[in-house]
Amino acid sequence: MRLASRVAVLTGAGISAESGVPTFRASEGLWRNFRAEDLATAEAFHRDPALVWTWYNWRRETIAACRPNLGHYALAELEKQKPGLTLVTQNVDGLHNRAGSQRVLKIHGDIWWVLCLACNRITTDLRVPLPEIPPHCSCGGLLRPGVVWFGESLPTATWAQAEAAVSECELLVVAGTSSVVYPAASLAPLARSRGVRVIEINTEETPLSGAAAISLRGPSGELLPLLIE
Ligand SMILES: CC(C)NC(=O)[C@H](Cc1c[nH]c2ccccc12)NC(=O)[C@H](CCCC/N=C(/NCCC(=O)O)S[C@H]1O[C@H](COP(=O)(O)OP(=O)(O)OC[C@H]2O[C@@H](n3cnc4c(N)ncnc43)[C@H](O)[C@@H]2O)[C@@H](O)[C@H]1O)NC(=O)OCc1ccccc1
Ligand SMILES: [Zn+2]
Repeated sequence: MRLASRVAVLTGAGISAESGVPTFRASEGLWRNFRAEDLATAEAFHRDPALVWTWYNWRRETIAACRPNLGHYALAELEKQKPGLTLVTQNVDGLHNRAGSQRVLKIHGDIWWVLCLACNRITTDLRVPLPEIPPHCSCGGLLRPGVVWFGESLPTATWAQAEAAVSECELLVVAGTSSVVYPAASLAPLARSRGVRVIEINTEETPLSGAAAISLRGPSGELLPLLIE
């Protein structure tokens, strides 16, 4: 399928579902019956950093045992074919990078990054399992996961690049997201307001489906490879 040259892609948890990474909304997305919105907040962390870290450690162990799927690899290949392609992801699992994608805008951060609350250093920590819960920095400070929690603003520069990419492209592909978490869910409407064609790929209907030029119903691991020339 001949695609536009300036393409942007927005992904969510659904693109990693076929790799075995639990999504947020699906039933198995729950951990010990906590909703993500209950644990992925600064309040929850200050209340009980060990509980929140136990959850992130569980997710890191789960993700470490997973491999990118054909959907991730298709987007890495598309990046090679389309130098102008920008990949914006809500996922913190790092699977796009593991599939070979170079230009990934991680608007919600990365579960393999840790931030020290004392010296403010951000480092990559791939230890699975974490030897200490909660983990501490070499300066002795308490570490927090390098992700954007609910109620926190997204990284300014990364978000500005994401808004620019979806505004200036000819085609936006939105794959595996329920389009309910903001401000990420404002990207497709922004693109449409600039006359950009939006293709949605999802196994289910979402609030975006009616507004997309095409809404393809099926698993992204099967449909994204069809985008490759
Ligand atoms: C729940 C929601 C209503 N709440 C929000 O949106 C909130 C509040 C809010 C702000 N503005 C609003 C406007 C309206 C309403 C609410 C708000 N937003 C925030 O708090 C944001 C921060 C949001 C980011 C939170 N962090 C995440 N993740 C990192 C952490 C972590 O991961 O631990 S969000 C997290 O949840 C979201 C989950 O959504 P999806 O990825 O779409 O996954 P989901 O499971 O929902 O859906 C999966 C989809 O895939 C499909 N699927 C499944 N399998 C497949 C398959 N095989 N193939 C294809 N599709 C598939 C399914 O059908 C489904 O549609 C992702 O974004 C993910 O990153 N911050 C902020 O607003 O700060 C304020 C502010 C502003 C300025 C200055 C200071 C402060
Ligand atoms: Zn430190």
